[in-house]
Amino acid sequence: MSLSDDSRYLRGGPVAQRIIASVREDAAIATAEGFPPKLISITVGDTDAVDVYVRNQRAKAALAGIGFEERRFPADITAGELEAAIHGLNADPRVTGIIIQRPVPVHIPIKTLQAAVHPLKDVEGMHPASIGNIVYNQLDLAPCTAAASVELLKETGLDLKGLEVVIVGHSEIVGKPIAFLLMSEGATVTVCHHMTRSVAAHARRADALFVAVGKPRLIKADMVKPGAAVIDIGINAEIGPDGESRIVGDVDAESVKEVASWITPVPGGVGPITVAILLRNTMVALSRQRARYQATYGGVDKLAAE
Ligand SMILES: NC(=O)C1=CN([C@@H]2O[C@H](COP(=O)(O)OP(=O)(O)OC[C@H]3O[C@@H](n4cnc5c(N)ncnc54)[C@H](OP(=O)(O)O)[C@@H]3O)[C@@H](O)[C@H]2O)C=CC1
Ligand SMILES: Nc1nc(=O)c2c([nH]1)NC[C@@H]1CN(c3ccc(C(=O)N[C@@H](CCC(=O)O)C(=O)O)cc3)C=[N+]21
Repeated sequence: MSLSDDSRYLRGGPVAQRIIASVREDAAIATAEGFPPKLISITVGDTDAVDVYVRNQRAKAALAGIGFEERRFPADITAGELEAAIHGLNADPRVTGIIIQRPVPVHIPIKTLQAAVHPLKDVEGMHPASIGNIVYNQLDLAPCTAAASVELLKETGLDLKGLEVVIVGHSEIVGKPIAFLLMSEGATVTVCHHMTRSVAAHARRADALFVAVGKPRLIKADMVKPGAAVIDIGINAEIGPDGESRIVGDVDAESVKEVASWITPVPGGVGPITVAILLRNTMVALSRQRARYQATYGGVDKLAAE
């Protein structure tokens, strides 16, 4: 079966387009009302997966009518200098959203940076004060990749209640938030990581398998239950047989697609939806800022008019 007509591929493009079309309408209205959205991306050092992400953020933000700027910092910058830069962006009323690209160099504690972003401008929900929302089933601004992965699983039409889900990878930005989002939907969730005794034994039980590790072809056909849905989140750059650089996921798609009922392609699966949800989150953050502005200054306008 050819890749293009195989219905087992869960494609992210159409879902992303739907989300971006709606964001575009919201952004146009907000801009006309005097609140133009503007997202700032902070990159420290150089990582392939970040480059791909930022390139697509820039392109899709332009499409959606959201202002976008990348601030790149060298890998040897200090945590203090970065915090100062973030405080500057917090104080700038033209900036409505801030995303800190991960990973950052090891000498910089990521949690300190995440905590430096004003919670109202935190478009990934990663501030320590925001991340807890998903524990309380408040899901309107969740980490983008986690939300994107769950969105793609829903495209299968599977009933998430009681579904046996296994997640491989437990990072703060992907694996852990996916677990919370799926628990909110009633799924039964197992989370594997590098200390798990047998990832294969767990993975083989899964009706839905999420993989976010960063290792090409980690998941092979014999680790997948026949009929399962496989959501491949990995973004790895490697040199293909033609000598050109290409992007591959964490799943050996060639073999796994013979066993699974659904599989997400890489590229073209979770990635495009992640970008779309980042833009949607940017609008959610903006509307929270507007609500705060109204609550603080709305009465002043009213008084002045009286
Ligand atoms: N498509 C998208 O939108 C996105 C894609 N990504 C991609 O997803 C991948 C993961 O990203 P991220 O979560 O940030 O990465 P991290 O490196 O932060 O986390 C990787 C996770 O994999 C676990 N792990 C490592 N080796 C194994 C193994 N052999 N078996 C089981 N678990 C293992 C680690 O466990 P431990 O901590 O215990 O070592 C860790 O929890 C990357 O390829 C990244 O580029 C990331 C974000 C968005
Ligand atoms: N704070 C933070 N949040 C993240 O969510 C985050 C991060 N840091 N660091 C890097 C990883 C990686 N990541 C990607 C998202 C979309 C694509 C994407 O658009 N992928 C297209 C690629 C298409 C192309 O090749 O241009 C696709 O898969 O089809 C790629 C990678 C988010 N990450």
